[in-house]
Amino acid sequence: MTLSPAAWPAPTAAEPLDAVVDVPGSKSLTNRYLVLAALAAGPTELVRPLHSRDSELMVGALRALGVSVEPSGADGADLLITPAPLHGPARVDCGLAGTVMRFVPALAVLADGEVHLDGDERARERPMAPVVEALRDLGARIDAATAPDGAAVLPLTVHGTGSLAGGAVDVDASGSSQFVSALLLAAPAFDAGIDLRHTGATLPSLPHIDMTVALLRGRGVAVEELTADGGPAGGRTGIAPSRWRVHPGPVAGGRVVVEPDLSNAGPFLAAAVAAGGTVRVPRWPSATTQAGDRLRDLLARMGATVDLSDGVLAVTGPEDGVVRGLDADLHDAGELTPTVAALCALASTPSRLRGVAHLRGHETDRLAAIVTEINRLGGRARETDDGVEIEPAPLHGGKVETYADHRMATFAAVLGLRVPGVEIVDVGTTAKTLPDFTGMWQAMLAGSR
Ligand SMILES: O=C(O)C1=C[C@@H](OP(=O)(O)O)[C@@H](O)[C@H](O)C1
Ligand SMILES: C=C(OP(=O)(O)O)C(=O)O
Repeated sequence: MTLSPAAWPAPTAAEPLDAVVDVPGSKSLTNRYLVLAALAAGPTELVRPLHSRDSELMVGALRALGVSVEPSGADGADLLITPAPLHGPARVDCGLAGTVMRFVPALAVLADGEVHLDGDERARERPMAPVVEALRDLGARIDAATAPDGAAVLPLTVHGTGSLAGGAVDVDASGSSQFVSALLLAAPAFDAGIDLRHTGATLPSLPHIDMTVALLRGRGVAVEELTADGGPAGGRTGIAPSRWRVHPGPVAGGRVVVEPDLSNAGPFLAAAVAAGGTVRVPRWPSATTQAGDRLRDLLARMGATVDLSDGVLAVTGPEDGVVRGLDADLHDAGELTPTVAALCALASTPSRLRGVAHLRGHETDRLAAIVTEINRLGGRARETDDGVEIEPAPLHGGKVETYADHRMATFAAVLGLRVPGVEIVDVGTTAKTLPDFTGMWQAMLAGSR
């Protein structure tokens, strides 16, 4: 018989917090910089990258394709990436990382040889078809497993030839913005670049696509953001793009400093809202494409005082200790939903989180997970077509399931600050993006004494 690991007793906050939390590098930035470094004309030095399961899986993928990735910097915590012609045969473990399973196939088509990709059991259920079909439309040969509905899923084998024709392609990215980011990131190395049109009814996580565009431009790649009919969009136009043109050309290497992961700052900032007191996060960027920057507005709307001065974000919980419910469309920032939902479950008025139907394809079906776990603790939550509704109710302790989802573990930790007796099953799942989560959480609480 296999015994599951003991559940972690989530600490309650005995008094208001007073802590500084230094948050590690952004997952989304780290894994994008790694992909671009693999395609670059020269070496790239990544300063303060994330070191976690998702980033290690991306490093493993690059190494499998022939790229050198070595520790660098005074403490060996930076990374030096030296590109080389990509080649197979290679086997790539995607774990449960959306960025690895979506971004690496677009790189693998540029490798000479076969590249096999697989991941965790749940990774085989996460949507993949739009990126596989687009790559096939652009000239790639890919054998993929199929889901019961016939859609391509992991595992898959890319039969790389060392190049890809590229050109115009239609993609339905309503299931994940990562389909678009994957294709745009590799596109400067496609013979004709890419002219990608999103055809779906909705497009989630647009800031993550903006991040892709910004990073490509930062590496010297020409990218146009357009409306469906080819008019200008993005940037100062204020019009959301639905079509992107990436011109073929060299990708520059160089030195880049990775911003802290603002979404991972979320549970710590939410802790100040739940427990009272102040949590400060240094190195908060004054301008960023990270969706996590929306926390400033969201937490303020829930009753917090939010101050960004001299690069430090300070969040102070409501003076009266009362968390306000929230009605918010989180379509652009879906990865914040579990953190925000935890605060909603502690709020004094009802909440509605909307625009996040695509969370059903995340690490787990997050809408089902959030509702099940709030209700398990005596709360009142229900699923809607595109989100969750949460009503005020007194919560009690219990064993919270995490479903291999790092953000469900941090969700439970936020609840545990105010609800005695919360235990978190498999808290180690936080290693996906934040390996020392429990240490950081305890240090935050100790900082308050
Ligand atoms: O490109 C990225 O780095 C990400 C895009 C988003 O994915 P979806 O568009 O699938 O939500 C986000 O939720 C995920 O955590 C990271
Ligand atoms: C959705 C997430 O991850 P992934 O990159 O695996 O899609 C997330 O981190 O919230």
